[in-house]
Amino acid sequence: MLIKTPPSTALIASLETVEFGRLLDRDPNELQKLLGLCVKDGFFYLSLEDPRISQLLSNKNRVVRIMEEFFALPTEEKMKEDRGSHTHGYKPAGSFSGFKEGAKDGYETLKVSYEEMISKSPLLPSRVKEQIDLFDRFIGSCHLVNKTLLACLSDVLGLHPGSRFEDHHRDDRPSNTTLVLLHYPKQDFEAGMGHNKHTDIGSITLLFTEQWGLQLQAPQAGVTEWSYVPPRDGHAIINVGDSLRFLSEKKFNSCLHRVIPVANDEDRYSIAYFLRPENKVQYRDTDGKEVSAQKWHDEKYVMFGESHEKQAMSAMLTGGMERRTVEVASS
Ligand SMILES: O=C(O)CCC(=O)C(=O)O
Ligand SMILES: [Fe+2]
Repeated sequence: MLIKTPPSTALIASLETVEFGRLLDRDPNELQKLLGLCVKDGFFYLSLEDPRISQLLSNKNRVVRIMEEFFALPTEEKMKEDRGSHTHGYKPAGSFSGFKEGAKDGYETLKVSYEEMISKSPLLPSRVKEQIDLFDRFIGSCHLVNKTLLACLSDVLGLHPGSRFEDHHRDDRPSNTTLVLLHYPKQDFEAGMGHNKHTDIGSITLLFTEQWGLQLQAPQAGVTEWSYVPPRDGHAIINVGDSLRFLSEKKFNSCLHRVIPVANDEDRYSIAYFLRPENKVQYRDTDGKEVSAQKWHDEKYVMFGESHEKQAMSAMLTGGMERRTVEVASS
């Protein structure tokens, strides 16, 4: 596939890289680097070239082929998988606000939750059931990567049992952890579609994308310009979400990000694995209010659907990071 690039005048983000293999070995320098990047911007590349995890990338390529087939189905077929849920099944394009004032979003998704995969639920999307071993292995590896990152962060911070990050993400407790397959059909982005600016709801997002379009604002740069994140073979993009930021008592940062596909004659595909805390976990949100992970998740999804005007009145969509950019810029 010919990968379209942004215009030569566009800003390009230069993100650092953490090597997953070194984290598995608990290399002290790599652990410090991981911590530093979570504290700084909470957005970086993760190299997955270690043989112990190489299966993840080959399975990812197989999942991309399946999602291309799924999203090419007629709308009525896809709507059979719509469960009116933000954690399970299909979401058509246009249900949220897009990146441009007054316009809707331009992406559809298929979601496969960790819980339903583990229990091999009959409610799983039929395409997933047809390839259950592949999805089981793929979700298992994504889960392992994100849990490893959590364990490394707990180690390097010297957190004690009971208050380690993994203690808020036990595998046998209900959570909104889910795999999301995203498709941005060819769109006239001048009309404003894409994916509106936000920080992620959960703890750690593992993102795979072979195409340009993802943009971010680095929180400490004191600027509000958007820069494109280059896709990089053999790597995933990691981003710290609101929940881990709150659980770290805001020691960690998140980056505000959005998606504007760069070519209006090309479909864009991406895959995100959202590790989220147990639903009952409590933390203090952007405004210092005590809230459960479940409530933060549900309310933030409601906010994704609100008008831009309403979104601008709250720090929820931006996880407080936009406000922070303004503070830094004016201090
Ligand atoms: O499609 C992408 O590259 C990113 C999607 C994203 O930011 C999200 O779903 O939270
Ligand atoms: Fe996101």
